[in-house]
Amino acid sequence: MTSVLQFSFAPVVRRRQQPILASADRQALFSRIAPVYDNLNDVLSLGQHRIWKRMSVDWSGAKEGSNVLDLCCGSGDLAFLLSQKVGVNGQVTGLDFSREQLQIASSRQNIQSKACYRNLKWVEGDALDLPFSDCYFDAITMGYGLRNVIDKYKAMKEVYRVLKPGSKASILDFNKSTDEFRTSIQGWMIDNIVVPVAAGYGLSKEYQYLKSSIQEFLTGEELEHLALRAGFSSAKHFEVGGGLMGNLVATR
Ligand SMILES: C/C(=C\Cc1cc(O)c2ccccc2c1O)CCC[C@H](C)CCC[C@H](C)CCCC(C)C
Ligand SMILES: C[S@@+](CC[C@H](N)C(=O)[O-])C[C@H]1O[C@@H](n2cnc3c(N)ncnc32)[C@H](O)[C@@H]1O
Repeated sequence: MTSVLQFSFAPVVRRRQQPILASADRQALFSRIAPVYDNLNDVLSLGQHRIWKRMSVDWSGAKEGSNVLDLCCGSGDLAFLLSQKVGVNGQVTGLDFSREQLQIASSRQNIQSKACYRNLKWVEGDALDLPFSDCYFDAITMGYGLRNVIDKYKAMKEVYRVLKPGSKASILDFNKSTDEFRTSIQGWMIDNIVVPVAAGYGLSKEYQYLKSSIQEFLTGEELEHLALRAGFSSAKHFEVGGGLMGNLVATR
């Protein structure tokens, strides 16, 4: 008698992890911290973040005359670096969904009278639904943005879509280290320096989010896989700042 083996493959239901903070709450958070964001970055990183941002812009491959995007531009740090890199014949678009952050960026543009800054424009929009055509940009930077969007794959797909073939995306963020010692150092600094200093501005909860957002983030290797899954032909994650930060360079 033949026995018929019956298999029923119950669908593997992956419980989607709920983001630690809804998108609207992240938008509100960055709007609240906008007035002190730049100063706290300088104080809390002892100015080092400017070195990491300069490296990220260099890794983007942006050059004289390029048409480039600074995604999740905030107060515009990377956009201003890109503006100097691409010059008066280039074009820099800074996109963010926080109007308050963009207002800071725009006021900084008006205060600093660099000729190249005429190549800058600011767009209020969502990184998960970019208002640009396919294959539009020669380079894209995303400084401390990917960790803050609620759908990292969707963001990477959008970056891929609007990037020209052969061009690069350079994505700077905190490094979610696999090294327990580094993770503990990073966490200790946030708990014992960053949050207490931010508490002085009534922003302790906003900067506590920093730690949980890093815990929710992806490791360097996972970021490389995410980029390849989104369609990029190559992706490499470089640790900077003693492993506290990391920069993903993905080529379309
Ligand atoms: C520019 C930096 C962080 C930007 C940033 C990103 C976020 O996702 C936030 C979320 C909520 C609030 C604020 C931010 C935010 O500012 C990196 C430097 C600034 C950091 C706030 C300081 C981090 C300190 C490091 C753990 C250790 C720095 C070591 C340095 C060599 C002294
Ligand atoms: C930590 S700030 C980074 C700002 C700037 N790139 C820098 O390096 O200082 C993160 C920025 O991402 C923006 N952001 C987060 N999610 C976004 C989304 N879905 N669309 C557009 N901007 C977003 C926030 O408003 C905030 O200005």
